Amino acid sequence: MLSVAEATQRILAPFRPLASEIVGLDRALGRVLAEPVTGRLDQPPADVTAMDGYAVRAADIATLPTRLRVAGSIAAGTFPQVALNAGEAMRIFTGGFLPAGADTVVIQENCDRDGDVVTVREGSNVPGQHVRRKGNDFRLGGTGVAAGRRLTARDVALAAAMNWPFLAVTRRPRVAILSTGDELQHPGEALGPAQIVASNGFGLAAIVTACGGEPHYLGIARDDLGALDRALASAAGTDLLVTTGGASVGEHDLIQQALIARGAAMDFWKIAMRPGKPVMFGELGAMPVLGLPGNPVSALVTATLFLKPAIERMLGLVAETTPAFARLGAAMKANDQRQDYLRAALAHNADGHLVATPFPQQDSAMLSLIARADCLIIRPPHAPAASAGDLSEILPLAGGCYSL
Ligand SMILES: Nc1nc2c(c(=O)[nH]1)N[C@H]1C(S)=C(S)[C@@H](COP(=O)(O)OP(=O)(O)OC[C@H]3O[C@@H](n4cnc5c(N)ncnc54)[C@H](O)[C@@H]3O)O[C@H]1N2
Ligand code: MOO
Repeated sequence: MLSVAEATQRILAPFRPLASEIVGLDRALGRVLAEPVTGRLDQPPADVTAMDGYAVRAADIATLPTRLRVAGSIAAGTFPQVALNAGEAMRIFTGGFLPAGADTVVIQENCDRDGDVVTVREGSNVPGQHVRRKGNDFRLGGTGVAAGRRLTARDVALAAAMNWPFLAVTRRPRVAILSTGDELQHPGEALGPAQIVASNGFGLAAIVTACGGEPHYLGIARDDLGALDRALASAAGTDLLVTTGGASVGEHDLIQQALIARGAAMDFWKIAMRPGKPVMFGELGAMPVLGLPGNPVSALVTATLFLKPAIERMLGLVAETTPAFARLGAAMKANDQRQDYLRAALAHNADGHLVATPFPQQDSAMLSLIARADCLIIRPPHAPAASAGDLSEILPLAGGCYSL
C-alpha cells in the first residue's frame, strides 16, 4: 500500500498554477492574488491629525496655559493653503491635513475657545502629538499583499486603500465531478427498493467551491461502459475530473476500464489510510483524473487530503503547512498499517487546552458523523497506544469563510 505522503506527491505532480484574470475589488474576496499589491501612494498622503482640536507649534505650548490666535479652520477634504505662524493655532478635525509650520495637535478638550483666541490649558510640547505622519501606514511602492495569498476581507480593504480598483487573481480551476453507480438516485427523486441517494457529487462540488474552484457536476453515470464513456467525454476541457465510486475491486467497478478505453494513463492504488483506501489517479490527455472511493466519508476525507491541495496548487496558493495539534479526549488503541483519520469533536477544557474527542463510531459510510465533526484526528501507521490527554496531530475541518 502507498503512504499518504507518497500518494499526495504523485497526485500533485502534474498540477501547475493557472493563468490569471482581472476582477473588481467587490469580487476579490477568497480569490488568490496572482500579482502583488503594493502602495500606489503614500498613506496618509501628508501629515494628518488623529484627533479633533487645534494644530499648533509645539514650541508655542512649552509654557501653559497659553493664548494663541485662531488663524483659520481646516475643513475635511481641503488642503491648508496658508502656513501657521508663531503664536497661532488652526482649528482642525480628525483626518485633516496639518498646515505647514504646525508640528503637533492639542485636543479640543484641553482648550477654551473665545472668538478668535484659544487658550491651551494642557498638552505635551513634544512635537508629533496626535499626528499621523505622511506614509506611516504604507509608502508608494511599499508592500501590501503578496502574490499567492487567498484574499481576506482585510486584504481587500488594504488593496482598496492602496488605490487598486481591480486585482489580478488566478482563475478558478474548473473541476468536473462524476458520480457512478447503478444504485444511485439524485436527492428528491423517487427511490426504488434497492436505491440510495447520491450525496457524494454535491459534497464534492461544495468542497471544490470552498477551495476556490468552479464545480461542474456531470451527474450519475450508470455502471456500463457506454454510459461511462459518454460521461467522460463531457468532462473534456476541465482542469480536473473527479469521480466517485467504482474505485474498488468489485465486478461493477468499471470506471478505470472506461478511462483506459478512452486512452487514459491510470494508476490504481491502495493507500495506507482509513477511510479511503482505494483511489485512482491518472491523466486523460491533458486532464488529470482523480478517482475517489464511493463510501461517502471516504470520498470526503480523500477529497480533503488530495483534491483540496490539487485545487490550491492550480490556484498558485502558497501552502500553509503548519500542523495543528490537540489533546486526545479518549484513549486510543495502537494503530495498524493504515493512517487513520478519526472523526472528532473539538472543545476547550477547563485549562484552556484544545481537546479532540473521537466519535465512538467511525464507519466510513456515516455522513451524519463527519458532518458534525470539527476535525479529523490523525493516527500515523503503527502509532502506539495513546492515553487521553496525549497530544495528537489533527486536521481541522472548519476555517475561513467556508467550511469543508
Ligand atoms: N473485497 C473488498 N471490498 C472492498 C474493499 C476492498 O479492499 N476489498 N474496499 C472497501 C473500501 S475501503 C471502500 S472505501 C469501498 C469503496 O468502493 P468503491 O469506490 O468501489 O465504491 P462503490 O462500491 O461504488 O460504493 C461504495 C459505497 O458507497 C456508496 N456510494 C457510491 N457512490 C455514492 C454517491 N455518489 N453518494 C452516496 N453514496 C455513494 C455505494 O452505494 C456503496 O454503498 O469498497 C470497499 N469494498
Ligand atoms: O477505505 Mo474504505 O474508505 O475504509 O471504507
